[in-house]
Amino acid sequence: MSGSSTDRGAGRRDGRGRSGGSRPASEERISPARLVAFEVLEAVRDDEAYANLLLPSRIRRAGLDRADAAFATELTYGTLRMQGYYDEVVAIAAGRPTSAIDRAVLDVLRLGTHQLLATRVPTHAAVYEQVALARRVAPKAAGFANAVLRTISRSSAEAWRELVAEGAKGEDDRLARLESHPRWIVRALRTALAHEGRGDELTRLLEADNASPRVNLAVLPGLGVEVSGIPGLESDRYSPIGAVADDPIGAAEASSGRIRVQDEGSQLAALALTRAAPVRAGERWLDLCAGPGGKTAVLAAEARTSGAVLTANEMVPARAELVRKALAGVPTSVDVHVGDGRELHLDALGAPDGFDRILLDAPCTGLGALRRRPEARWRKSPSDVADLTRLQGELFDAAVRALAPGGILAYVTCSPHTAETHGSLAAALERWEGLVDQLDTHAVVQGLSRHPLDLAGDAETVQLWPHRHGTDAMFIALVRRIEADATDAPDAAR
Ligand SMILES: C[S@@+](CC[C@H](N)C(=O)[O-])C[C@H]1O[C@@H](n2cnc3c(N)ncnc32)[C@H](O)[C@@H]1O
Repeated sequence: MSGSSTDRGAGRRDGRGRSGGSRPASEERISPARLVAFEVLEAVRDDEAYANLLLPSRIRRAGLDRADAAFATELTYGTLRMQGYYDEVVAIAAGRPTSAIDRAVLDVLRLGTHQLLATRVPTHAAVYEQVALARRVAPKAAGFANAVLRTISRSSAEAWRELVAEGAKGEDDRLARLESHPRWIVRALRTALAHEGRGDELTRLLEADNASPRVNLAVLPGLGVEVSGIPGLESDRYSPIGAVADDPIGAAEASSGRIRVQDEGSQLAALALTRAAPVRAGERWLDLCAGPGGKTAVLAAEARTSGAVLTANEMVPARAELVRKALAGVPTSVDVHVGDGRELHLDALGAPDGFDRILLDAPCTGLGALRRRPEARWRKSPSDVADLTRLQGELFDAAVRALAPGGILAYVTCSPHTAETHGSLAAALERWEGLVDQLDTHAVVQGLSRHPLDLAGDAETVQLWPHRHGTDAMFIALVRRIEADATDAPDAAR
């Protein structure tokens, strides 16, 4: 086996290395799409890069045409999502654990396995090109890569699934292997579905996490753009401001910021707050954790049409800058503050009497958006959950303190993990007992949805799901501050 990624020198990357009398690696043609996919996997592995952010720039830099860009995207996303499953396949075919395989070579094998088992790429092309890539990144490993990929190519995708399932220890382990999720995430998703009596949907959810989401658009309301007025745009299923298009990116780019790419669940979460009750002119609204500003843009458009005044807050300066950019298409003034949402100064925010509506789109594990961030599932760990639930509780308390009497808080996560959803909420409600009550969030969200949503669980909270609604797994809970003095709150809440 070749050395680690650090001892793969530039010379060998440049193709000066040779393998057993073959042509110099630099002369072997590797398709640019495969090279782009490999480079992104490498950056994800070594530099903690985010594939969804890096891939577009690498595609541009390589000058890929539309078809090659689509192929590079499929290779990158498919390989990262199914990495856990492909590692099981590679380990069986190689007769050794993947921890014993050079990491660059392992990425080459994962890419090859994806082509062999999940695409229509001809076997000879997949093996030939991945072996050429192996020769380029780790010349001594070319023979090994060839042997492993040929072994994989000799059995069908179905036969490999049976082989991988054979080694499973129990049902969660079987699903984790076959559906390529860490076991702790399988358990967390099982618990979340069981909480609403839908445990039997687990396999469908895991499969949905492995599928490419379609691109949804939000047509910001009140800005003179109507779905019906734009050729190629059609209304989405649930969100009253949602649309789908043949060329969604083109539609968004041509709209001067008035049409934005946004998951339908995120649209529903923002609208749940703005439409939970009639708006009185002059209401003060706060988006407490606003970056990068997708929901802020919806809130701003809604505030503009209803006469409310929106303030946004974000702790990370670079993300606050993204919020300002997200607001470019909405001709209204929104103050974007940079600060810790746990330490709000109402006077400085221009709302000494508190806010009438607050969106707390809380920092969370993001387990509800695994389809969009293909590497995310491999980066999270159960220990993240404890830190995040503490932060969620502190932000929740700050938000309630900042609410005017009768004001409404939307507590939102893009995670269905019950510790971050029902757990954080229940703990906060206990701290604020007698000072806040819950609204019928089902009724609010059903009331604004274009078509009835199949919602389960208690009426006070809404949990959306990729497999059931085609949205990210957004959790939404609407809470109202009772018209009483918050200084009555217990110490923990103040
Ligand atoms: C889930 S994201 C919000 C997404 C946003 N609402 C949107 O739709 O684009 C959570 C945000 O909270 C920010 N954040 C984390 N801790 C914070 C804190 N203590 N105070 C304010 N913002 C915080 C993060 O930087 C991140 O941008």
